[in-house]
Amino acid sequence: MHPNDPILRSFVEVAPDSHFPIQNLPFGVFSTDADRAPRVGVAIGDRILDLAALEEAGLLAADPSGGRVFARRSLNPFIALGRDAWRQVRVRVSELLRHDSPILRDDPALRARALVPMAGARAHLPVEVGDYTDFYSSREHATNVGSMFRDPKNALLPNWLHLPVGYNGRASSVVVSGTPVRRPNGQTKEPTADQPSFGPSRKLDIELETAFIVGRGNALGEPIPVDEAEGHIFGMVLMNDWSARDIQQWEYVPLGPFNAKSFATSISPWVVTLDALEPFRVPGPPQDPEPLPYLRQVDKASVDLHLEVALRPDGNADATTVCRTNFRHLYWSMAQQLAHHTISGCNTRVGDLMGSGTISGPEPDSFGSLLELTWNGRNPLALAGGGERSFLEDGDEVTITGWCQGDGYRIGFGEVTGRVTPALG
Ligand SMILES: O=C(O)/C=C/C(=O)CC(=O)CC(=O)O
Ligand SMILES: [Ca+2]
Ligand SMILES: [Mg+2]
Repeated sequence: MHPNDPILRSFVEVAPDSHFPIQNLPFGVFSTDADRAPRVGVAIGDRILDLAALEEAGLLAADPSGGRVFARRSLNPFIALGRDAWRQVRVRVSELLRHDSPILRDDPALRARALVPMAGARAHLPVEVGDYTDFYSSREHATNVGSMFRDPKNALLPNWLHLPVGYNGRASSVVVSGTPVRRPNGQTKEPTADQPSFGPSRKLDIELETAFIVGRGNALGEPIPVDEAEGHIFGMVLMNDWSARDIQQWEYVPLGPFNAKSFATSISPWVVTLDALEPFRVPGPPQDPEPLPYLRQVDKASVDLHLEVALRPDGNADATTVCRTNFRHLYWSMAQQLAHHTISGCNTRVGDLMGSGTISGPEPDSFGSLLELTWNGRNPLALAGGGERSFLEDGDEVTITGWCQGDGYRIGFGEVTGRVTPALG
């Protein structure tokens, strides 16, 4: 049976609104108090299936040459085995978790070892990120920021409809969900001030993004054709590209963001494979003007993926959902981003992280940053339990979640969360 078949069910109980039914099987890296060594697992309901334990028990062999790829601190060695191995492992894990498969179900000792409660586990960064690139592929986001930072009459710059604009970010500050985010200090200049000043950012913001993880790199000098690009993608995560708008606005000319976006980029711990997302593929928005031939994509370019952002101030019991949007609004696709990234001959490697760019939709409550939601602080958001926000305050916790809705089940990403801590004094 195909691992995406909606009729599959597991002997592990999975709530209907769980992000991790047997049809998903996302990969991540975790550890526990009982075993502090980070290792590879798959999320199933509210459990983690420990792939290192299965490998050790001789029930799972991903590497044909016998190497251990799951008792490792990142997914990179497993991903490097290639797409056939990813698919074989997904099929095997699906078989082992099925309600009618006795191997694991009827072995209490193995179950106790290999099925770990997610609530008691620690999530680690799932991949070793060699390079991190961030795109700028939402037309609504680019139009909103262009209007605020530059000229509302020419909000989209002349290149925008012809290529997926991007910049090379910092891989060193990519962190896993749950890592606290320290408010950055930096240089800013108010438009009315004569001189720049130094201090904590006063316009700390989020960026709702997804990112894809490169599963097969390309050699230097050998671009990836757009119609082969998805074969180079292992899977997707949620991403919060924390941004200091006041630092950004002063520093970004002409080379783009530098300190404003290099202090933290948070990603969700579970990597959802493109295979699991297959039933939710949809066409992207129409592209006019038609892109140059190297960017023309014929397949369904997008994913029907609901995305939400919630903000919870320190001490508040309730979070406020400040944004509801969908990945399918994104103008440039992942395949187009990767084809464009490599068209110069630039090489990519296993574990490289490629951010979508902030995902904004057409409605005012579907904008993917506070900059847009509050229109640069002019229209603060009302929060549940009182108070309002223009930009983030110390102690605020921001959580992004996302899922594809199937008939009676969800292929979800879990969440990426982070709490703001005060700047260094
Ligand atoms: O329009 C600008 O000057 C910059 C906008 C951004 O903040 C871009 C960015 O980080 C890419 C994105 O997330 O869309
Ligand atoms: Ca960004
Ligand atoms: Mg960042």
